[in-house]
Amino acid sequence: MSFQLDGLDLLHPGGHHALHGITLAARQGEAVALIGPSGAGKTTLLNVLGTALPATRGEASVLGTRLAGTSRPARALRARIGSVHQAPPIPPRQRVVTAVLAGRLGQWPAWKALASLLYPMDLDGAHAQLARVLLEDKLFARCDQLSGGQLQRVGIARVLYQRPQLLLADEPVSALDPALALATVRLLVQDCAARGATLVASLHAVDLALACFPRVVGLRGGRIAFDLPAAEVTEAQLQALYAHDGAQADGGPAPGVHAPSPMPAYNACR
Ligand SMILES: Nc1ncnc2c1ncn2[C@@H]1O[C@H](COP(=O)(O)OP(=O)(O)OP(=O)(O)O)[C@@H](O)[C@H]1O
Repeated sequence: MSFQLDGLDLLHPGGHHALHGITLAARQGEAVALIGPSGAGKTTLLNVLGTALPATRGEASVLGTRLAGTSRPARALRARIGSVHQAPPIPPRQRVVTAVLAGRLGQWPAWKALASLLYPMDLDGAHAQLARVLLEDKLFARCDQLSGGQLQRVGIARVLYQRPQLLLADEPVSALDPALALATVRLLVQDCAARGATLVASLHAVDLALACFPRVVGLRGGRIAFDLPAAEVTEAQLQALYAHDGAQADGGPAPGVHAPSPMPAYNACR
């Protein structure tokens, strides 16, 4: 198993109960899309898997290591997990090349990590990953001179350079245009498949989730609403997943609230 969560609850420090009894597992090499309305708990779940948030109750095991309470997991485990954030936590004045090479800081000995921050150690490696997200011309650009979508792709180049065994992507293409979003999700899925890595990605673009991922988990109110092969997710399930307060119980969305269409806009993902 790549990860296994059993009866997991999570209360945020302010007391918000964000996850309720989550039981979820994935085999090594699986690709799973997480979908659900805003506030459903997708980021929180990804943060638990990424060892950034300790569960309040329940059992969690990631890449063969049982996560124990609040004790910080070993650096070696964290180096095997890669994260893509909606807004990558990259120092604004950092050069793109340095930001990409930072993907392997956790795997390198301290002297090499430090040296790479001062002088990039692997220009070819950074260039190769930037080329995969069509940013090879930005190798020496400063991160604060990039657009939001370019910065998001730098974060993706960084995790591709890291080559983690478990890749957790939180809305990885939220700032990209539809064509780039499709190409980038496909890149993540194919890269993980080629390396036998597990991919869990939260997506608001339901069509991308259904078209590009074999397995789709719907999260609502911190609970798993469904966990199905993409081909088995129905329109009624999506309507119920995204129904807002005031939506009719029998499926129809409230006036002005539109659940996304389940029909994949893209059919060429795989
Ligand atoms: N640090 C925090 N402290 C307190 N409550 C939090 C914190 N982070 C998230 N929450 C709450 O937990 C719930 C789940 O948030 P989360 O960010 O996991 O949802 P999400 O599904 O990723 O939403 P979105 O699609 O809008 O990014 C929300 O109600 C949110 O307000």
